[in-house]
Amino acid sequence: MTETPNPHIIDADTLTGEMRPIRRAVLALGSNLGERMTSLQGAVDAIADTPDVWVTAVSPVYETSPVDSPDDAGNYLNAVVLIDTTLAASRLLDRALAIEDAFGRERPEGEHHAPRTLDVDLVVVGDRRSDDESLRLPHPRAHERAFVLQPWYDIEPDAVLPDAGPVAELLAATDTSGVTRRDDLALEVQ
Ligand SMILES: Nc1ncnc2c1ncn2[C@@H]1O[C@H](COP(=O)(O)OP(=O)(O)OP(=O)(O)O)[C@@H](O)[C@H]1O
Ligand SMILES: Nc1nc2c(c(=O)[nH]1)N=C(CO)CN2
Repeated sequence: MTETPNPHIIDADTLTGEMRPIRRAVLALGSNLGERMTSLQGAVDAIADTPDVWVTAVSPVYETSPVDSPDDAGNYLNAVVLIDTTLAASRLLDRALAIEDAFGRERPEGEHHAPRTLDVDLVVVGDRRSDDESLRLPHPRAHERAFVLQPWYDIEPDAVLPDAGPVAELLAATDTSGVTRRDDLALEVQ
């Protein structure tokens, strides 16, 4: 059955300028190609430089074994960034893809989880849910990814992943053996 839009409910993504609510969002960063730390720091800087986006926390950096990747894929560096934003989720995705491109991200056709200089995934954007292939929210694989859950837990121990549960519980149920904190590395927010 198709749903009839309720004229009394405002779709926040259609609001403009100062009418838009502030949403909290969780972004997951990853790099397993090139100067990995340079790409992650560049991503944090570019996110912080984005109009209508405010970085509220940046996680420690983790060295992680590649999951569900080609055999020759190298280790990733992963981190999580928390932001407040008035951008609609679709605009935030545009920005994430543009930042990936700026750091030399290539998208080889037909290669699943190919090595990449930079990956910026939207894990959660406020209470926005989407099944659209171009923007799935919450991210459909975040609940089982130790390389997302561990850094997220570090900076928000009481976080809850919508439709999945408390991050602490998801993390406890996840294999974290390939995930090592790199205390010799740190991301900075200007
Ligand atoms: N929550 C999301 N965050 C980022 N991209 C998303 C999201 N949902 C859907 N996409 C779409 O996925 C497309 C491919 O993204 P990408 O190549 O980075 O996937 P991946 O990182 O290899 O896989 P995974 O989604 O498992 O992390 C993007 O062009 C984007 O439109
Ligand atoms: N350890 C690790 N493995 C991955 C990662 C990642 O960021 N870290 N990203 C993937 C596709 O987004 C696939 N596999």
